[in-house]
Amino acid sequence: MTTPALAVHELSARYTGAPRRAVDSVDLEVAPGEIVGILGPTGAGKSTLLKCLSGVIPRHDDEAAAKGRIEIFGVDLGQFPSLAAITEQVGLVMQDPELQLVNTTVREELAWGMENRGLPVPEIERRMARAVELFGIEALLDRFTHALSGGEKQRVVVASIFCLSPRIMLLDEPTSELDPAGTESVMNAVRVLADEGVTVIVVEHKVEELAVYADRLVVMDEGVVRQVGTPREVLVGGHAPYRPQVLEVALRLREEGYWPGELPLSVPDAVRVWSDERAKGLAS
Ligand SMILES: Nc1ncnc2c1ncn2[C@@H]1O[C@H](COP(=O)(O)OP(=O)(O)OP(=O)(O)O)[C@@H](O)[C@H]1O
Repeated sequence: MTTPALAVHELSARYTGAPRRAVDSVDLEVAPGEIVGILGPTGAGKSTLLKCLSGVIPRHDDEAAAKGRIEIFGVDLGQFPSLAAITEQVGLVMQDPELQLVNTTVREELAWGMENRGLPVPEIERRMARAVELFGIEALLDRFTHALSGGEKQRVVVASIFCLSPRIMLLDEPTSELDPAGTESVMNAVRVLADEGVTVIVVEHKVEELAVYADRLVVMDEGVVRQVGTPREVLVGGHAPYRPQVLEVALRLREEGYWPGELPLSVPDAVRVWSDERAKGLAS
């Protein structure tokens, strides 16, 4: 059996003085190259879970304590000698891009992490060129990071983490400030990365995007994992409260083979293609 990219067992985390656990007895396994979407209301514990998985909690956050087991490709997180060693495997894109932009220009920002790792210049340039293409940020390269829009900042942060080539990427609402085209571009990039073997865990409120891109969804509430399954199992089955008509269309297209062959495929595109096909009598 393949070693999971990530194996979580009985993981709990509680902030100092909090009345309840922010993450409560979570069990989860994620395969290499899988895209797992995490859904759930505000305060469900999604960000805290990502912080635990990236090693920020418990080892580097005095306000929180976590217990349980986290394995990265079979290695217990506690065995990593430092947070830096964890970041070689796991890249975290936090909810607020401001927290992760530390350089003056976008070009410097992309190069910074790689320079700190001592990568040779040709390799830095190769990875930077790939990131620029994948995330469509060519026009931003010489811009000042402080003058970027919220959505541009988000793209630059995701691209800069991508440059570090982590085997697992944890993305906390990476498209919250992006318009539909920007969202599409980031999610397409995520799919490309997953196809190349990168494991992606993405917290996202844009459920219809997750329906198309994620292999599995995890629904959290009050720190607890309430449901894990394919997008169809989670979103369309049972009593899921998540806009079922649009999701039906997106999921159906994916199942009928329009995905993943035809990039890019947004949900509006999905609805259009499906109606066109329907009009031609090709879909019932
Ligand atoms: N630094 C902190 N100190 C104390 N409590 C915190 C801290 N960060 C989060 N919490 C609490 O932990 C719980 C889980 O928060 P978390 O940010 O993980 O939720 P979330 O699902 O990511 O929410 P959102 O969708 O709003 O980002 C919430 O009750 C929150 O108030």
